[in-house]
Amino acid sequence: MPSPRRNTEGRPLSASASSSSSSPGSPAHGGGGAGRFEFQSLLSSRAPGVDSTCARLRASESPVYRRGSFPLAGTGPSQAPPPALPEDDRMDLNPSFLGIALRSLLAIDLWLSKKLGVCAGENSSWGSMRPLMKLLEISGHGIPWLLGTLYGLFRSDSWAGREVLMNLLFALLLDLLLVTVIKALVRRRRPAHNQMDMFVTLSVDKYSFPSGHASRAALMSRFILNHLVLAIPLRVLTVLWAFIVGLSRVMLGRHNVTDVAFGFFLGYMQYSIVDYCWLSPHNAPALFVLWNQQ
Ligand SMILES: CC(C)=CCC/C(C)=C/CC/C(C)=C/CC/C(C)=C/COP(=O)(O)O
Repeated sequence: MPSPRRNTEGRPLSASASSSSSSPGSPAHGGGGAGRFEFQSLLSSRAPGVDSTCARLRASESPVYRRGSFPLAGTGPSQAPPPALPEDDRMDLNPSFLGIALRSLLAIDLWLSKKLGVCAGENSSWGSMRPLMKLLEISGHGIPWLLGTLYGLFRSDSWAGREVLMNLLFALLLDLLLVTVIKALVRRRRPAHNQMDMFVTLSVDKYSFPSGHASRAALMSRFILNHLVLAIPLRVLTVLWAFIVGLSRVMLGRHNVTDVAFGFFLGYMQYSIVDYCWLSPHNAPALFVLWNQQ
């Protein structure tokens, strides 16, 4: 028996809500027309006499409202309006300059991300590039980087090498921690056109802000540029790799553009933290004790 359609909170939708929410561009769909509705919500929340239910429903597209508890069922014209929102929630729809700017940015973000998600499925316009994008996904995944660093650390026979690799491990763990905490706090859903077929994920990876791959790529490339003496072409390749990993996240439909942009910013800043707290046998001898005993 087919399971009933559900709203964003996982509650079953009524027949009317179900049919209206499944069309692309509808508020509950979160797909093609999501950006359009973000703009409409501005207009509808301004116009006198406009049904406030619509404004609230459209606001549910925002990452914050998706977490909210109001149901999408019962929003059809023939049904009773949902209970009024608390004062705080209604204030969010006030057309302040900042509110309009943020909503417009969000709308552009959703629209652009949908446009760029050309490898989101096998049938997408660039669907044949999907295997290449997935290869890039693995190249920026946490597991290969962590395992490679641990392997290097235990095989390294120089103090300088161990020090760099110990800090690389610290950088990777710091990145995992910060991305996990931010994802859990922000809880922005991945784009509706994403297929959740990612290689090994944590539970917070159902959320998209910020992109863990983008932050790791920015962090790793800054780390490599600062600690590995590379020829110019390899340095250019390193930066290019980070950029392409970020772009591939949007092309695969895993992320919106702002998730990746913030991920890059976060990774860049994380390197500054790692550099500031640089671990060495002098300031963190306990971490190097394993090799001291050999
Ligand atoms: C090996 C050591 C020292 C610790 C292991 C720590 C640990 C819990 C590693 C998990 C690695 C892992 C599964 C990372 C997830 C990477 C991922 C899928 C991120 C999502 O990226 P995004 O770009 O889609 O946000």
